[in-house]
Amino acid sequence: MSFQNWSASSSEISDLPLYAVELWHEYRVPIILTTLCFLGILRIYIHQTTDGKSELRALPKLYQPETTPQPQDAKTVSTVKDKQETSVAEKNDTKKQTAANAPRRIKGELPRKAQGQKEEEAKASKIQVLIFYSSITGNTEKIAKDFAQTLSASLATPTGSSEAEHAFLAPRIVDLSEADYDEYFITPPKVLEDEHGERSGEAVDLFYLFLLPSYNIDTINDNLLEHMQETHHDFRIDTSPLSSILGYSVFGFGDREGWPTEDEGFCFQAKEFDRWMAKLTARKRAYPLGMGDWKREGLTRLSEWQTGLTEVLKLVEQTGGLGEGVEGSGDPLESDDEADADEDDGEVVFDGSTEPGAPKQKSSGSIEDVEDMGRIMADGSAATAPAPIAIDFTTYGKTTAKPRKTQPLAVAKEMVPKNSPTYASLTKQGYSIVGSHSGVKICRWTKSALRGRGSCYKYSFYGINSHQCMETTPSLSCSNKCVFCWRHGTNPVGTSWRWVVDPPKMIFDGVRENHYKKIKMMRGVPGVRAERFAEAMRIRHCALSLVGEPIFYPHINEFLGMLHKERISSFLVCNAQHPDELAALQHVTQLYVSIDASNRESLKRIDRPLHRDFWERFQRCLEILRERRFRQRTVFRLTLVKGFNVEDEVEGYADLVEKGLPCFVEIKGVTYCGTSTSSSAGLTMANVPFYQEVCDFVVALEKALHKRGLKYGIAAEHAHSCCILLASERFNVEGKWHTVIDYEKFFELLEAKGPDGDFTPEDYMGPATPEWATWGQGGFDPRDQRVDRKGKPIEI
Ligand SMILES: Cc1cc2nc3c(=O)[nH]c(=O)nc-3n(C[C@H](O)[C@H](O)[C@H](O)COP(=O)(O)O)c2cc1C
Ligand code: SF4
Repeated sequence: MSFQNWSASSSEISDLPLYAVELWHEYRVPIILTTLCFLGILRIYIHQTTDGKSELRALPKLYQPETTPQPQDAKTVSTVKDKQETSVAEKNDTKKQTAANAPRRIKGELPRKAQGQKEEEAKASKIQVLIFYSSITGNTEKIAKDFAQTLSASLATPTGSSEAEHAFLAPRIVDLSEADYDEYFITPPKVLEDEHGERSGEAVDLFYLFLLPSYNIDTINDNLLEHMQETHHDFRIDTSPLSSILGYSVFGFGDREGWPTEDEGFCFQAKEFDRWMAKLTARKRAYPLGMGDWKREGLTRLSEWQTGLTEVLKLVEQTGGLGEGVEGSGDPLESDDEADADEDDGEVVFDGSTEPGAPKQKSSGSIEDVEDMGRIMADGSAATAPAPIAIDFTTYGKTTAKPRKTQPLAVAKEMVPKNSPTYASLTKQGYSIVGSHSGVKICRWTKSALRGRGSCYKYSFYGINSHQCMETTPSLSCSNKCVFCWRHGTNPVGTSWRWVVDPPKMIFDGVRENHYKKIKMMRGVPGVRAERFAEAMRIRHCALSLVGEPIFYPHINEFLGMLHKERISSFLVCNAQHPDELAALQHVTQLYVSIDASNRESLKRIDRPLHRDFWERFQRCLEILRERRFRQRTVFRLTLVKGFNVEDEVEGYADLVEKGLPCFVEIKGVTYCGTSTSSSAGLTMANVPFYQEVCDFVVALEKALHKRGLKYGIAAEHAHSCCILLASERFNVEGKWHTVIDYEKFFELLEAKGPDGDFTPEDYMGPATPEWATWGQGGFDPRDQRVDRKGKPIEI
């Protein structure tokens, strides 16, 4: 190009902007419209296949969200990535990754899957139960083979859920001496294999069972335990590589001849296995650890374990998960978690955190036994325990005008409506509210007995298995506001029934269902004994003494009839304020009245009754009890509160015993609840008597009774709960106390003679009180192990 040419074209170029402007003015409308159309088409193309959340089909790099893991998650993510095998695995791993990034939240429940997801997965996978065993002398190998067959048969029974039917593959047994540990305990197979190890590619969920003898010599068990430990601690591997399995359970075999107790090594390796599996599976204990002596009851225990386990497996089949569990479920080690805010048989236990919503204070757990109190007082923890705030109850009006019995109420209200603060508070404290006025709760002794840590005094005195006992009330309302009742801040009160009345059948079915539900929630808790768990699924006793006044409920007799029909014994505690209802009460297995003071002033100060004629009502109840003493097993229950109803009252109590002539007198030291209401009533730890003080009182009372010519003696004691039993000599046969009840005889008599039938307490008197429960022996169940508040064994 020449310079000339260049200049010419240069002048043309200098005119270009002008030309372009002219062009723009002339064609701007079609240009803008065309550009907008183009951009619109481009946008539709980009988004046509995305829902806004998933990856864009076009320009992925530009719009893809950041997925690079944070440095602290690198290990988790790489571990997870290594293990990706199938699309199912990828889905799980993404979940894990999200969980790892999120703050850790510890909940009192077993992890559960969302409902839709459960059903989805239950349909998607087959369930393969693997039965691992080890065997040196051959017993367990044989047992495992038989066990696999019977389990297979019981799992084949349809559950009724058509979608999940036949989800179980035939259980497979795995000899631990031949198993590849890495395969089963680091990267469990996620696809189906045949006997030759060939993989079909079909997705499978695993459930691990272990039949494990213990050996105190070096065996394959030790190798596997070591492998489990190493796996858990290996920083390259997820600490819980078995968390993808559905659940696990262990059954141990041992020999009591050589290793009589667990402390001496009975089934010690099964216990260790159970612990390591809890860690490797991230708390997936599906059923309590079972144990059995192969020479004695081993096979019976195994069969019970299998029955309970089958139920859990069917639950897993239907829901894809292990269901709800109480706090501590699945934990590797036992803790003292039953020492939470729990009452003992409707009575008071130290509790510093009953305030709704208050975080649980470690230092203010309940006192499991009275001996603890001295230490707590000494270390001053009582003084620092936060006092709960009484709840404002809205279930009854503020008016003090009492509706007359005959006066019809316009509209009866519910005693505890679902939307009331009362309901919220009671359910938070662990009560299940049934209907609108009944409650049920697992008492701490039931939990304790399930874990072999001791039963309540009623086992020692009357032969009641705490783990088979249901504590309930058909009336959460009461007509007293006792200073030591730890619930009176949270319970409706009233002098007469003015609420909606629920039918007895509805209450009975509801409390039973909720009781079993709560027991089932204990099955993953470490230390729960498989045989007691199995027994607990049959309620044999009912303590009508939770809170409130059971005889307040207008259909109490029908309710009792339902209990008895199911051969559930009834221990009913009433507050001696409802003589008419007491007079109309039919047979119960044992009938209590609370005797909280020996005179009018003291009773008023302690029980703070709502009835103005409380003393007359009290006296009338004693008369009724006296009349009934040859038809009902009558009991006076004294709760000693130092500074309130102990000092100088021995003679007064002896007078009351003379008046009512009960079959038994139970004397119990109060335990302190630490509520603001009890504090305002002047109650402190100083009002809690030591066991020795209770003993001194009982000795003095016995003497005072003898002075009056009354034939009573100290029959039994349960030092653990600060309780002593005085019994009428009617229950002393040839120098031996017979305080235990023959429950079967009671039901036979009831069936033969009816609820108003003429039979006496002696007619269902049981065998002699066990030696260990008699006065001077302490009364702790020798089958169990006493523990301190931290769950450490205590030598007795
Ligand atoms: C060498 C040996 C050591 C044992 N050590 C214990 C033990 O420490 N604790 C226990 O409860 N049982 C112990 N036992 C009993 C076994 O656990 C029990 O006999 C079991 O049924 C054996 O099962 P197997 O025949 O499948 O090997 C031991 C047995 C043997 C032979
Ligand atoms: S009688 Fe039953 S409810 Fe009462 S403390 Fe004992 S086990 Fe618990």
